[in-house]
Amino acid sequence: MARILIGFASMSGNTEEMADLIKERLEEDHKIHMDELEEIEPGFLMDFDAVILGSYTWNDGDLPYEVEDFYEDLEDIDLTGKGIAVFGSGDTSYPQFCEAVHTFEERLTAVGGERMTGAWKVDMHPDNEEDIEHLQRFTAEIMEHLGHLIQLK
Ligand SMILES: Cc1cc2nc3c(=O)[nH]c(=O)nc-3n(C[C@H](O)[C@H](O)[C@H](O)COP(=O)(O)O)c2cc1C
Repeated sequence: MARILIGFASMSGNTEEMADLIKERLEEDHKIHMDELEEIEPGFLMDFDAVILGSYTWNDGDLPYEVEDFYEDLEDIDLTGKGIAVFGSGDTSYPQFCEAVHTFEERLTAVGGERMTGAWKVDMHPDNEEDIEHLQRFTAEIMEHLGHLIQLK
C-alpha cells in the first residue's frame, strides 16, 4: 500500500470531479489524502510515495491565482524517488488548452519527481467514454508504477 497525495484546484467543480474519480479508483489499494492545493504546504508532499496534482487553467494558459504561491514554493522541495502525475480540466476553445496541467508537470519533474503516466486532460467535464477510458489508463499506469516503487523499498 502506497501513500498518495491528491491535490487539486477547482473553481466550478470539474477538476474536483476528476480528483474524486481518481481517488475512487486508487483508494481500494492505497492510502489517499486529498485536499485543495491552496490548503497544502509544499513540504507536506515529502510525506507521500506519490503525488497527483490537478488544476484548471485560467486566463490564456495561466495557473489559477490561488495556487501561484504553492507553485512558487514547489521549487524548494525535493521529490526524488517519488512518483508524480497530473490532471485537469480546461476548455478546448482556448488556444492554450490545459496549459496549467503541463506547467505543474514540468515543475514536479524539475524537482525530481518521476512521471508515472501522461497527463489526464478533459474538456470541461469528464462525461464521455473517451474521458473514462483515459481515466482507466491513467490510474492503471499509476498502480503499475506504484507496484514497482513499493518493491524497491
Ligand atoms: C476567464 C477564463 C479563462 C480561461 N482560460 C483557459 C485557458 O487558457 N485554457 C483552458 O484550457 N481553459 C481555460 N478556461 C476554462 C476553464 O479551465 C474550464 O472552464 C475548466 O473546466 C474549469 O475547471 P473547474 O471546474 O475545475 O474550475 C478559462 C475559463 C475562464 C472563465
